[in-house]
Amino acid sequence: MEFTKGHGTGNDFVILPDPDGSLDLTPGLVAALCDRRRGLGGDGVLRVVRAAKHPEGVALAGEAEWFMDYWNSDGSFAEMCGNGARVFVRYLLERGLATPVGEALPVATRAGLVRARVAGEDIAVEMRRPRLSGTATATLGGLTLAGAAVDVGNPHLVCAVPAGFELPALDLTRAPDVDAAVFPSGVNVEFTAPGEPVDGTDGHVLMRVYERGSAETLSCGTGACAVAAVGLRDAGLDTGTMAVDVPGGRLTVTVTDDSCWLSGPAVLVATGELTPAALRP
Ligand SMILES: N[C@@H](CCC[C@H](N)C(=O)O)C(=O)O
Repeated sequence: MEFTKGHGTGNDFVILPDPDGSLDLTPGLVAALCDRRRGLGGDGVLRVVRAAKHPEGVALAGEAEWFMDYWNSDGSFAEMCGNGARVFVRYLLERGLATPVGEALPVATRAGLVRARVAGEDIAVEMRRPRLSGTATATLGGLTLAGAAVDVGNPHLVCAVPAGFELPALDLTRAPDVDAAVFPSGVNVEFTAPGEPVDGTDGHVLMRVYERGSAETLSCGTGACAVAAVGLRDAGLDTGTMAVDVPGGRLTVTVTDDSCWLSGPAVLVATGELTPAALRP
């Protein structure tokens, strides 16, 4: 079985080509692949399958040739992965599996169709406009923070740390406690602090994230979109561009009237052959 390893701002993925959807991908196999000691290591798996060959992609097969079958490292599914979509598109382009129609390349996902563009060295994907849907709290090491619940296709809770609190001081080796009644399917929790002004943007935010199904990661694209939407709201803006710095680098998010563009580097680092029998779920 062939694999490719790639990442977007340090959010890393095992990419499995499976055009006909014939691979028996199970939660156990995904977790074994993502194991950083016994497997390849990754925050998640991206299975590259033709939309027409995947039950959750077939409805979009008329609009997109490929379906991004995204799995978290614990073997759970997620509706959307922003960095994953950018790395997925890099893979399609580098393997010659797709060429942009006009300038945009459509990809089917569980959260619907996303469109991608090559933006210089970067890949940008257009997703739904984040929806702010109320408030909730996250508790971490005795610190309880109020935050904004945001739907980016997948669920997020964006919590600003108190002024003077250093983001690196947060202990994200454990999942923050959240109200399960508010987030019955779990939630990705972003912690934010203000950054210095960045030219050409409406704001700059520093972020760390504890991802549902993957623990702390170096970056989360949909999380950056959620953070940008909250930052724009706090600045009294409905649309605009925010720089979001994550431990793995910088993402740029532009929220428009009806969508959200996520832009940043997307890199393929290796391709090889798996030994499936040695991967013990
Ligand atoms: N890292 C991703 C988000 C992956 C899914 C998330 N863990 C969830 O369960 O919703 C991104 O770049 O958006």
